[in-house]
Amino acid sequence: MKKIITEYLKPFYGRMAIGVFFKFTGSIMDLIIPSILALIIDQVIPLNQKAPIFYWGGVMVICAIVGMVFNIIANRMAARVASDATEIIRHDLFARVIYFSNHQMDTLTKPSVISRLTADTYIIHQMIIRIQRLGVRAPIMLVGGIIITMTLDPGLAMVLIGIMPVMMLIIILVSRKSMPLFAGLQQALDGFVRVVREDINGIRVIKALSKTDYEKNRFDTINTDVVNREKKARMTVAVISPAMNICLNLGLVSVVVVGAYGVNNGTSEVGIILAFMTYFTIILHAVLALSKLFEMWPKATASADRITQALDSVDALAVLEWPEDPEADAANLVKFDNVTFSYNKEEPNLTNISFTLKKGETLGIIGETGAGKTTLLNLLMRLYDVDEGKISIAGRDIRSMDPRELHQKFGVVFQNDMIFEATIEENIDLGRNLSKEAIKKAIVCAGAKAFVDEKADKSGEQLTIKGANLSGGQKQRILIARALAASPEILVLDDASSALDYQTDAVFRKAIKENFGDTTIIIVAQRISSIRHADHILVLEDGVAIGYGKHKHLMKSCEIYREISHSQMGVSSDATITEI
Ligand SMILES: Nc1ncnc2c1ncn2[C@@H]1O[C@H](COP(=O)(O)OP(=O)(O)OP(=O)(O)O)[C@@H](O)[C@H]1O
Repeated sequence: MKKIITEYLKPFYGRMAIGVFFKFTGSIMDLIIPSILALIIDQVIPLNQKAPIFYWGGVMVICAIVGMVFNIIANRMAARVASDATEIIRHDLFARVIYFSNHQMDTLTKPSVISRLTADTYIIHQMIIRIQRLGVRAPIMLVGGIIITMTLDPGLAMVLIGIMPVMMLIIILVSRKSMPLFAGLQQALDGFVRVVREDINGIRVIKALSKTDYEKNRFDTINTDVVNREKKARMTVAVISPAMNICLNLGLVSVVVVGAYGVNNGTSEVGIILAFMTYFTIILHAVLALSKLFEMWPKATASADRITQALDSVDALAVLEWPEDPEADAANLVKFDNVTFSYNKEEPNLTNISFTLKKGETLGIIGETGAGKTTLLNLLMRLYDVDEGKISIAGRDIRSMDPRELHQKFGVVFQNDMIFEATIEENIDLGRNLSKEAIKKAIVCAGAKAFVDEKADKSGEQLTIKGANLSGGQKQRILIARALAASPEILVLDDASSALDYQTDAVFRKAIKENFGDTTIIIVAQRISSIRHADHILVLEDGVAIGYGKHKHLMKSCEIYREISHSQMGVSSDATITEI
């Protein structure tokens, strides 16, 4: 919470101070009205003169109007400050999250990041409003009320003072108990978001595999957990309100009894008792309001901590100093030098991988599922750091490059990449302000022109979220066009052609060779036909390179490669095979 208050609210301290002034003045007005009423009853009415009654009545009305206007102004200012501050928090959080390394995202998890950006920032927004409204008004009404009641009738004020510690104790005990309950609830909500996200994303496969009942049970379990935690937390804080009401009513009864004795003995007056009862209600409402703040505080603290944790999350992938190396191997655009990597730092997922690619060359990577193909690409784009060895681009260790500079070199199509709810053109451009010509060229090379031209608005056609109004192959072509559009130095295609038929795949590769001759290409493919003409082919098995070379060489030297080739293209598959 400290960061939110000292960093994010700091620019609003001035506006908040003005708001506090209005709230303070408005509250003081509300506070003096019962005293004026007591004065009118006990001292003005007995005079039997109209003028003083109208005078003091007028003062009461003015106080009420000023109080109302000032409170409205203060509330509106509080709402604006809360919205503006939350906007900045959300902006900073999103700006941080969008540059998270994969390691950071793995640590915080995606559902948790989503709820930090949505639910947690909303809770902070509510808290900022309440602090400025109740947080100012309640203490003024409480302290001001106590002072006035002490001056009105010190004896009666003792009733009030006797009840206060009981109320404070209730609030402290309940808050202590509820704080960890709300933190646990927030965590359960993260799990809930994860399950909902998985179910909605995977709704097709869930139906296809008749897993609906299983998923329903899984959802019910997490839903019940959230409900139970919510119930427990709410039941705990639910004690506060009725307990406060009991205190209020017992206090009022005591005031009436003690006050009645006072009036009978002539030590007190009816107007004072009336005013006292109003102050009593005001004070106890102030305590109730403060208790609501205390009730919200643990939730807001938990949310603020979660937001701060994401904001302060350190990127383990620091940019290293780059000592200029005159012997740097600039001729080799991409170089893997004995690279070893493990996600869990126990079992290696890639072991001693080495290869070099010159500008314009193509590398094909093939291997069974889980062999480490995507991992190799993740390392190349420094989504994770190597454990041993080095990856360099144009002779420079990628760990010494600014992440933006590094990523600008790439055009990438990953498996299941995202299509956004935007036009085809915007999906390809992706905010990079590319020229219309570059986008058109990319559409043609990706083999997307025919279906884009069929759309009513051509490349201005609006796509639905995740490209739901496109076929699998059409989506793939849009993603390929996106990767090509900025004419990248290195084009990475992770199983990008799997949704294309053989013929389109071949046409696509030919178009890339013709139009992006200088681009170095890395293709991860399941199909031999997609990579057999590559300058180099890397065969991976369990993270180890079991074959490296051209198609012809591998057909002779690598048994696994030969087997894959035969299983896909028949035993006659060799260097002379006619391309499909
Ligand atoms: N974020 C991750 N955390 C932990 N382990 C991971 C992570 N990503 C991948 N792995 C593991 O690393 C290994 C290699 O995965 P990778 O995705 O590189 O395989 P792949 O060859 O691309 O497979 P596929 O062809 O199925 O996409 C697998 O055993 C996988 O379980």
